[in-house]
Amino acid sequence: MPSKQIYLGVIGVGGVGTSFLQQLSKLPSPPTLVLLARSSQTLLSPAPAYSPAIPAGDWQTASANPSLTKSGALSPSEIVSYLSSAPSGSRSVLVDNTSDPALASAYPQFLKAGISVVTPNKKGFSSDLSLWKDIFASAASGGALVYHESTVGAGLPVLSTLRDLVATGDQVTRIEGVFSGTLSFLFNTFAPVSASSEAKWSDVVSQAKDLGYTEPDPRDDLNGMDVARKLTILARIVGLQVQSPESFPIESLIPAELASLPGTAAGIQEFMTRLPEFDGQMTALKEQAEKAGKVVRYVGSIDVAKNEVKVGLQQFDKDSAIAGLKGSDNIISFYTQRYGSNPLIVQGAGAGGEVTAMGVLADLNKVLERL
Ligand SMILES: NC(=O)C1=CN([C@@H]2O[C@H](COP(=O)(O)OP(=O)(O)OC[C@H]3O[C@@H](n4cnc5c(N)ncnc54)[C@H](OP(=O)(O)O)[C@@H]3O)[C@@H](O)[C@H]2O)C=CC1
Ligand SMILES: N[C@@H](CC=O)C(=O)O
Ligand code: NA
Repeated sequence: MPSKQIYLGVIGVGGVGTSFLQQLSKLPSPPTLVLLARSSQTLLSPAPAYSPAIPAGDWQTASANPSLTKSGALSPSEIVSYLSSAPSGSRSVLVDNTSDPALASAYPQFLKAGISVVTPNKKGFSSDLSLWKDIFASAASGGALVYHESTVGAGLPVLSTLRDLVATGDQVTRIEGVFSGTLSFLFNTFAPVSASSEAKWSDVVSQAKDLGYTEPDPRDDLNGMDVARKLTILARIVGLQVQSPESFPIESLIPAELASLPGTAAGIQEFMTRLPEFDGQMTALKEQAEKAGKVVRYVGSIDVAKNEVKVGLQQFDKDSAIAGLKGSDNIISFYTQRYGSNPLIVQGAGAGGEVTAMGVLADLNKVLERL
């Protein structure tokens, strides 16, 4: 653990953020939590002393503490300014547990100011290639660290594995598998291999949302964009210059009639209310696969030599590893020169607050060790 004083700002107290705060509070020597924010409220340890620290267990206990400064939402620049004014000799870390693109596009500001960033938010790493480059260049120039393991496969060691393969000089030729916890759960429940299921597609979507597997807007899972973002991140780590997740075709499972609903809370609500009208479309896809003795699953792949990324539905034999996945499991196969025809495989839960927070906290521990 570090000898330097480390100050921590945490943004987001939803499914992942809540589990993260609980896990953080159980660390033997946690960093000092000085900023905790949700969409419209911020708690701060009064500067310049940065004391008292915010109790880490949960938002309710923290927000009831009368010694903390309370305000509305702060802009990213205000958060940078607060965290970078920490006493000299100390370091600061931002943990972003939101899916906010505006906060993600401010990571370069944080990193240039020497504030390390740890996050499960995919937006910074899977939007324009220029932001990806800016993030890593800013980390280098600010002497800060950036870790984002939970952006792919939640807490599963996917990015660390891929970075190790690349850093040790292996040639990654292909990456393929199931990259969405939500879509894995949906198809494993709606079209299981072992028994027939009467479950309605829309009911299983509601279940996935209630279990905390979906993105804050579940349409980001159903439209394939979440998988496309993950593949964009993996492709960039192997060195492909993917400009954005829109650079390749993405198969959407959103009924055309619901495609133009607004991206607001009311839009999400209307989408969930009207989805049952379209259950027949997904039942038809399932029955088509059944007639061929197969099951349908949502998969992705990267062919490195061909510079080709694919995201969409595919039919699988019932005895295949992908067809037999359970729950929200992801399975990610890395084909490389060293591993030959038997890929290195990472498999396990790919969504959910606890497993995602574990990936975030493990990243934070790495930052604490390395700062
Ligand atoms: N859920 C999962 O299984 C996984 C999630 N992730 C990623 O983790 C992140 C969080 O997901 P999850 O916890 O499920 O999402 P939730 O919707 O449950 O929580 C989001 C949190 O972020 C807060 N928030 C949103 N925008 C802002 C903002 N601009 N400023 C401050 N706070 C903000 C919300 O505030 P408020 O409480 O006020 O609404 C809420 O507390 C996402 O990026 C997601 O992609 C990654 C892997 C797996
Ligand atoms: N919504 C995502 C969460 C993890 O990234 C998924 O279902 O995989
Ligand atoms: Na991961």
